[in-house]
Order: sequence, then C-alpha cells, then structure tokens
Amino acid sequence: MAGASVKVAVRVRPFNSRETEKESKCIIQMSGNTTTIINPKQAKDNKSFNFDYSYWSHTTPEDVNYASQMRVYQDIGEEMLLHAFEGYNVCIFAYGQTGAGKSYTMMGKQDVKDQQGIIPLLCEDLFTKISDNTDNSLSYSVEVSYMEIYCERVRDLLNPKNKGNLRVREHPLMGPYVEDLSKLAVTSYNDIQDLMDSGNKARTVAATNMNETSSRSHAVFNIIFTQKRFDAETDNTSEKVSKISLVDLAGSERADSTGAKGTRLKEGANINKSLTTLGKVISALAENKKKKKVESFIPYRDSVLTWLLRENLGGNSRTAMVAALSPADINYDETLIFSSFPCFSFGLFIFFIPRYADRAKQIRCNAVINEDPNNRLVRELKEEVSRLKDLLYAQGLGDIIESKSLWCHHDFRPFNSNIYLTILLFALFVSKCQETEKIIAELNETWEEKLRRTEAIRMEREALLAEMGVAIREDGGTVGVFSPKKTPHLVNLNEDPLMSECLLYYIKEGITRVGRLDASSRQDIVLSGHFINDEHCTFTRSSGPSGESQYIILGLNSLFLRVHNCCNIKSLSVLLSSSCPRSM
Ligand SMILES: Nc1ncnc2c1ncn2[C@@H]1O[C@H](COP(=O)(O)OP(=O)(O)OP(=O)(O)O)[C@@H](O)[C@H]1O
Repeated sequence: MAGASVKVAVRVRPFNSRETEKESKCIIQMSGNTTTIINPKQAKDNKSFNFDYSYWSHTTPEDVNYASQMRVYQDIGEEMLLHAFEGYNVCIFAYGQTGAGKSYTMMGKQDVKDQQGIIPLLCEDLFTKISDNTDNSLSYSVEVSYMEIYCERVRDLLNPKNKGNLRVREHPLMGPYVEDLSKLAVTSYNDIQDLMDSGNKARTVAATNMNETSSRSHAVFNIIFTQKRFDAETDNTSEKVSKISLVDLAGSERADSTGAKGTRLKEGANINKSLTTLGKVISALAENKKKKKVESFIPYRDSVLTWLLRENLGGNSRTAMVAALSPADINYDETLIFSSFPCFSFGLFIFFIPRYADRAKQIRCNAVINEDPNNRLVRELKEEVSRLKDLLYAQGLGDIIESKSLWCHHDFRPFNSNIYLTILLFALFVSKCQETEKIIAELNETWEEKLRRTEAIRMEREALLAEMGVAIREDGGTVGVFSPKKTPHLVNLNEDPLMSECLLYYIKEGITRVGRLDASSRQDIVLSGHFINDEHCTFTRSSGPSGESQYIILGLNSLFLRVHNCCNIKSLSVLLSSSCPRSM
C-alpha cells in the first residue's frame, strides 16, 4: 500500500431554486472521467480536468448518466471501507463553494430514501459487514467522535459537557489529537445514526444561537474501528485499529459576493486560513513528490484543520477528496477555482493552479496497517514518563516526583539560580504525566465502561436538548418542540440554513428577528403562524405543491408555521403571546 495516490472526484449538483429562477445556464460538462468547465463569456477559454471520477448529478435519476448517492458511495466509500477492514487509516473529505453539495455528498438527507450520503451509507455497510462475520476468533468494536472546527477552534458535537473549545495537542507518539474529545462506543447502525443526528443538531442549534451557519465550520466525523483476533494456539490477542475520518469542509465565498464585514469577515478569513493552508499543504506535498532530493516544509501546523488531518494528507492514510461543483454560470469563478484549487482569499486568489486535481493525485500517502498500536503506545508512553523521571532524579529532585509538588522539595529555594530550570522541568514532567495518564486510562477503559460512559453522555445530551426546547422522538422523524423559558428565540433545526429550500424553526414567545441570511437574494421569507398556547406542540415536515417547501408545525395546540422560499430570508418578526393568536 506504500505510496498509494489520493483519489480525487468531482460532482455537480442540480440547479437550486434561485439558479432556476435566474434561468442559469449549466457550465459543467462531463464525459467519462473528464470534467469541462465552460467559460460563459469566452467559449475558447473552456477548461478541462481529469479526475478519478466525474459525477454528473445535475439531472435526475432517470438520466442514464446520473450519479446517485449510492454510485458515489460504491466508488469511493466501499473502497475506503475495505481499506479500513485491512487495518489502514482512511479519510474522505468534501470541499467546494458554499451550497455546492458537500454536505449532501457526505451526509445527504438522512430520512429520505436513496438520498443518504457517504457517511450514513458507510456506517450502515460497516455494521452489515460486522454482523456478517462468522469467525468466532474475530471481534470488532466501533467508537465515534464528531467535532466541529470553527474559526480555528474545536468543539465536541457529541458531549454537551464539553462546552468550551478543546485543545489540539501533539503527542510525539500519537501525533496531533484533540484533548478530551469524547469517543463514544456504538454497537449498531442505529446507535451511530443517533450520534450523527445529535451531532448535526448540535451543529445547527449552536450555529443559530451564535448567528452563524454550519456551512462556515468544518465538520469531522471519526470512526475508530478496532478488530481483535484471538489466537487460541498462542493464547494471544492481536489488534488492528483504523481511523475513518469523514470530513465536510466549510464552504467559502468571496467577500464581494457576500458583502462580508466585521465578524463575518474575520470568520471567513479563518475558514480561508484553513482552506488556504490545506491548499498550501497539498501543493507542497505534490511538489515534494516531484523532487528527488530536498523536500520542502509542509505547513501542517498553520491551521487546526491541516494539523489534525496531517496523517490523512501526507502520511499514514488512504485518502479521497470530492469536490462539489455548482452548475450555474453565475458561480463560474468559484466553480473554476474549486475544481482547480480549493482555496482563495477574498477576491485575491492566493493560488491558482489549474491542474489542482492532477496535483492532488500526485500526493502519495504511505499507509501502513495499524497492528497492535495500543500495546505499543502504552509501552512507549510509560517509557517516556520514566525517561523524564530519570532526568528529574538526576537533578536531585526525586522527592517532587513522588509528591508531584514543587514546594516539598527540601532543597527548593525560591531564589536559587536554577529555579527557572527546575520549574520548567517539573512543569514538563507534570504535564507529560497527566497527558500520559489520561491516554493510558482511555486505552485501558473496558468496553463495558465505554458503553456506560456513552449512555451517560446520551442522557446528558437529551436533557440539554429538552432544556433548549428540542426533543427527538422515534416516531418517523417527528420532532417534539417544547417551550421552556430558557429556550433561544429561534432554533433552526435544518442543517442547511443558507441554501436549501427548507427551514425548520422553533419560535419562542416574544419578538423574534432574523437577519437576512442570504445577502445576494432580495426576497423575503413568507411566514404564517398561528399560536394558541405554549404548552406543547410537535411539527412535521411536508413538501409544498410547486416545488416550494412548506414546513408545517402542527401542535397539540396548533402552533402553525409555514415557510415559503426560505432560502431568501430577509427579515422576520414573530410576535407570540398567550392572549391572542396571530399571523405575521
Ligand atoms: N447531488 C445533489 N442532488 C440533489 N440535490 C443536491 C445535490 N447536491 C446538493 N444538493 C442540494 O443543494 C443544496 C445545497 O447542498 P449542500 O447543503 O450539500 O451544500 P454545501 O456545499 O454543503 O453547502 P455549505 O457549504 O453551505 O454547507 C441542498 O439543498 C442539497 O440538498
């Protein structure tokens, strides 16, 4: 597997309602694996690129050329899952302009038949394969983590207790990792689906509260897949561990197309920092591949995203990238950039490398089967702590090791000339001990303990969602909405507030205002609501007659909300009070 190249695919989506309204022309043509981007102004300026896969999803499934979700999964997901079973780390990431179809490709529409994306299809396949196993000496375990990187900060999407931003650390043996990110044990596809749902909701609920949208953050869904084989002859158990990283990158727009200012501008700069660094990393890796002698420096550490994806980009991983493309001529500039290079910075293209796909394909990842990594890791961690201990003993500081307190050292004098060295060495020792103890405790946790911890976190998550006014029920995707006092005014429960034709809102009593989310659009959202009392209501989703979406909240007490044309929110104010039902 040494030196396997990164797989690169592109996919073009159908027109959205805005593009259809503006009578957009399709600027993408595909033939075999070649994608051509038509320059709407200058026909001879058309650009063609070769990819491992070119997916035509612009039309409908009736079209013989149409690439369905299943086809994308079968080409990319199945191969990567196979490598995970072989014991390799794998990574699939989607990049592209905001609204180009990244989340659709990665996550898709979970509750709609045939529209699930790579992540749910891969998870389902993983558990099917596990349950097909008839070999008694072989056992499997699956753990999941789900995090969001927003403005260079990392947030745990599965554990509500992990409220703040998590630290990204680098361990000499484990490489970059997110400290305290919860890894939850799952035993079935349903478990994993629940976590996906909760994580996606945590993403959107937080995004709405903070007046941001989830499309501005990178989402990283990790599956840690362990295969244990018991050898009866030697009474030995060997282990293969692979990490499956499924990444939905943030979309990006140019400042002049969105009118971004202030926080948005800073936020965009941070997203672009990650995407720019990703571009630089890919470029440097491709350059290194060409060079025989001196390798250039790879700036992984310039952004959290590339630091965390280090192994997936140029190290121990089998990796695939899917570029989502918008078909519309109005997005020509961005489409060309994203098909050619995934980064640009507010109108100033930092890089423009038309052969980006070829470059990415030049990258070779030296994937190795991760056999018995945990035993080796524990052994090496213990050795590392013991080396530090020896160093402290050699300095005559043995007693502070035992007590883990600097002040008990009998020779400790605050104005001793070695004070800084002593403090530094001691601080390093304590921090290494803590880090190592944490990692060892995590590795030594039994499966039953992991399951108990997962269940405790699930209960906390549900309690928090209930407190926020959102509760999930099992009956066919119905979501119950309650209205406790602490609820934010407006909770958007849909994962794609900016571009999709649908929004789900929970509206709290009082006046609720929503800023215009889509600066380029001029239309107002049309809302009608009816409210009788705030005891309890549920809402269900239904599609409107002429392709327009309608979201109807049908409550026990008839809170009724219908949303038309909701990709075009301009402003909305809702006044609900217990005395009189009203409409807006
Ligand atoms: N291949 C496709 N077939 C049908 N609909 C699609 C396809 N790709 C995307 N869409 C639809 O286009 C809209 C935008 O897609 P999506 O949310 O995946 O974009 P995105 O690139 O993830 O955007 P963002 O960067 O804002 O998160 C969604 O309504 C989605 O359902």
